[in-house]
Amino acid sequence: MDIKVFSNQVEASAFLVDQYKQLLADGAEVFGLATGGTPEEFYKQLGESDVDFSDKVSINLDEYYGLTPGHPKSYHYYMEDKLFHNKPFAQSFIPKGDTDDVEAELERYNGVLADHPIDVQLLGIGTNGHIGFNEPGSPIDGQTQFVDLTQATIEANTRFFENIDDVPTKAISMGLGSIMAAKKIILIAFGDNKADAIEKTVNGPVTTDVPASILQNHDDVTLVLDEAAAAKLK
Ligand SMILES: O=P(O)(O)OC[C@H]1O[C@](O)(CO)[C@@H](O)[C@@H]1O
Repeated sequence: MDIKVFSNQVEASAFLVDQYKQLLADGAEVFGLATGGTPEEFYKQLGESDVDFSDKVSINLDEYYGLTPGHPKSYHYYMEDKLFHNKPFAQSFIPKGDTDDVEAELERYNGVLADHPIDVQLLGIGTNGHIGFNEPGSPIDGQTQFVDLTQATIEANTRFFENIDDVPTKAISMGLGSIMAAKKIILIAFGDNKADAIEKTVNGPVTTDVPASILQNHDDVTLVLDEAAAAKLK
């Protein structure tokens, strides 16, 4: 793994903008995108930059089950609000959280991934090491999944909702196998609450108990960290 450590997320995000400019110059067409608090500064800086995704494809990792695309806490809404409104893609795919046929939606999303192999997948990481919404114990070769969120994830994401009872308990997420199929993976982590997960991701055994540790088996992974998230790395 290539590990880049920056003093803060503003500098880390500026580095990411440069990386994405280079990826575009190198011909990347399909961009796997993430949500959550971590990429917000990066999306803000992308929005202020001159990058142009208007003939590219984006594919998001996951969506809460039960939320409509217009729900202000849905990841559809997040992407529109944080990035797409000023950096549109030619086509953008996000799982449909309000589907009434989950099996058909999983199949549809696997079809999207088969039709558009991801050139670069952006990831955040949960405090428990989850990537996408692949919680500990997720199948290592999994494709798009209907998942139960762990209590740790529900609690971590309560900050985005009015109260814990409003946090969805299920989600539709690309699987670990789908993520590992990306040609290149960039994982970002900021803050001391991510330091344990990052240490286990880099130095721990490859185990589905820490889903991000599977990235050790991918040959093109860059971790973009602030000093707090990198604090437990030796
Ligand atoms: O960036 P945050 O809000 O700490 O969340 C960590 C990860 O967990 C998720 O909320 C679940 O996929 C992601 O959106 C994010 O990458």
